[in-house]
Amino acid sequence: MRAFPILEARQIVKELGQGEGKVQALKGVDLALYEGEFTLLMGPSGSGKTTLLSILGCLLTPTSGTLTLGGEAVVHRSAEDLADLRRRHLGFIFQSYNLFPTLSALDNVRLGLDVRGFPSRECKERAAEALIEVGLGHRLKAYPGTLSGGEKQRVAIARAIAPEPPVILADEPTAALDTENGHAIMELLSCVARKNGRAVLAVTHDPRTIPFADRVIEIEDGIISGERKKHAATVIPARLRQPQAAHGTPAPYQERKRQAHA
Ligand SMILES: Nc1ncnc2c1ncn2[C@@H]1O[C@H](COP(=O)(O)OP(=O)(O)OP(=O)(O)O)[C@@H](O)[C@H]1O
Repeated sequence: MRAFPILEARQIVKELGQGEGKVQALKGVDLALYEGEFTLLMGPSGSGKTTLLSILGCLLTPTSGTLTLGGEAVVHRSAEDLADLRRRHLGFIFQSYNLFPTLSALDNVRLGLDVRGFPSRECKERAAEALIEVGLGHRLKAYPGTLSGGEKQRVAIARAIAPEPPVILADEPTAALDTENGHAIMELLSCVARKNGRAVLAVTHDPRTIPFADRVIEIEDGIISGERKKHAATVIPARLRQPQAAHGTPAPYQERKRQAHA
């Protein structure tokens, strides 16, 4: 049986625009994300993917419906509360990477930890650890301008996972990449979900990415129109495997650090 969902949206309705131009972009969406699962959200242009992702990311308030994140109700919160929820529960990955060009890969990742209030030394250690995790241990000091598209997206993934949020939301993470790099990024996101028990949701148009996902949710005209689940296990590359706690659940950062220094 599945665990409790980390994120759960129920009967989400969202109206956008005003007057004659008003549209119901979402018409009663139910969606739950579970730890350890990589889920794709697919649908035609204008079906409501971006609107739904924005609501799940606490960036847009639904017209009606409920959203819970880590057991906390999200709707009817102040802007500061929402920012706090985002910082504690969510990591974001964008199509265009959104890296600071004047900062090294390490500092791009470190900045996201700084703003969350992690102690300075821990920021550096965590940032380096996250970059190693995404296969960029050899490019810590590289600037975005010297990185390939795939490498930039890996830095963005490292930035999203470094604070260890339970939920990661990705908006078209492979849209700017060629097929090979796109597949590598999807494989990495699948590993990110499985390895540390995170829930990863990616919006994509690309059907070639389906084999990498545990679930595919289809949205059409503001309604969830279907869901497919995969049963075959994805193989996690050795370099991405990590020690697990004795009881089988992933060791959190502090515990991994303690084990490393023991
Ligand atoms: N600010 C807005 N005002 C009015 N209608 C809007 C607004 N933003 C989006 N819409 C409409 O809401 C619907 C859902 O849009 P949304 O951007 O969520 O779709 P999408 O599936 O992400 O599309 P795409 O794949 O093209 O990015 C569409 O009909 C769109 O035209």
